[in-house]
Amino acid sequence: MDETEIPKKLQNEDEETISLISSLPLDVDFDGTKLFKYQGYWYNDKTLQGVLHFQRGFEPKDMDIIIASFPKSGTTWLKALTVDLLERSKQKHSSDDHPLLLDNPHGLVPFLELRLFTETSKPDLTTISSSLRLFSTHMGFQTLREALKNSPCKIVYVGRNMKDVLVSFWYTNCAQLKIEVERSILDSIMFESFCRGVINYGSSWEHVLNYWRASLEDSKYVLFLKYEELKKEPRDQLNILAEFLGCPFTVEEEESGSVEEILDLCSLGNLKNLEINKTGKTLKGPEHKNFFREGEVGDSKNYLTPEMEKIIDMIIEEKFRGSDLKF
Ligand SMILES: Nc1ncnc2c1ncn2[C@@H]1O[C@H](COP(=O)(O)OS(=O)(=O)O)[C@@H](OP(=O)(O)O)[C@H]1O
Repeated sequence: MDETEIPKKLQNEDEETISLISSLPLDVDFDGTKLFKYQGYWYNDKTLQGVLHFQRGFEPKDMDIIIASFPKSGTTWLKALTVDLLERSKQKHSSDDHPLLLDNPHGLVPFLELRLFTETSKPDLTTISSSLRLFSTHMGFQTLREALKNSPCKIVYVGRNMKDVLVSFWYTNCAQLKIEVERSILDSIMFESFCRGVINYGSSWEHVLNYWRASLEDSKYVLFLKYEELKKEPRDQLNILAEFLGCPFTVEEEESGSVEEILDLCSLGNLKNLEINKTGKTLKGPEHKNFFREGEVGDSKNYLTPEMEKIIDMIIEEKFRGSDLKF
């Protein structure tokens, strides 16, 4: 790409960055947004800027915890569960100032590239008072890992059946653009973009597969959870998460119903109906209510045609072959 074609947002970057951006492969997604392929993944200009700032300026701390996911895979839920797990010794669920009653999970666990590092590679992180910092990201594993250097931060990833991800993505996109949820948007360009992997953070298959592999290679530092398993056996999965984060439930907690309390507070039905999530907005724009919809496993069956399902199944079969990864 010619340097004069660099999107406005990126034009103030230093020479080295401009030169890097000009060398990246380019494509456009379903709504005509320009995407850049960086370290194997497609990013729009705003996301790419956040990713580059993050890589340049992030200083990891050993106790950091990073929640990672491909968009629409259960990020909001995992953030809520993690906050509540870590807060449980400090905050009673009944207290009016429980963090989940005061802010949306995305406000409590900020996105690195989408919030903290969007404008600068040196954001002020001193406002995070806790020694244990909780961040989140949708960026690809290699890109994240590079910035973490060799720090022993823990990464928790949540993956989800791609067909449900696509339908969730379609709904949210329409909600955010405040347009009717039109089949035609899904049927035509969005489905095609998704299958080509040319959407922000795509492709979804490479994304999930690379975190999966990392979790197998480095299970002490990368935990891979599945949305479907969280739905099916939430108690067991919450215990796995608590163990991984080094804060397992005590016998007394188990007996006193602490696990159920967390699951209830973080349930879709409960979060969706909290005032803060019915009326609030994130700092960067999206309304809180758009993070909560049906939360059903297999909901895509109600929207994708058998032909569409077959195409996605074929892609997944090919991409996941030999990996042991299934949804
Ligand atoms: N608490 C809870 N429990 C179960 N499911 C939940 C919960 N919160 C959000 N959701 C569902 O997750 C989908 C949104 O995905 P993300 O949270 O990853 O979205 S985002 O990437 O952070 O924008 C979206 O899925 P769909 O309902 O299939 O669209 C949400 O409804």
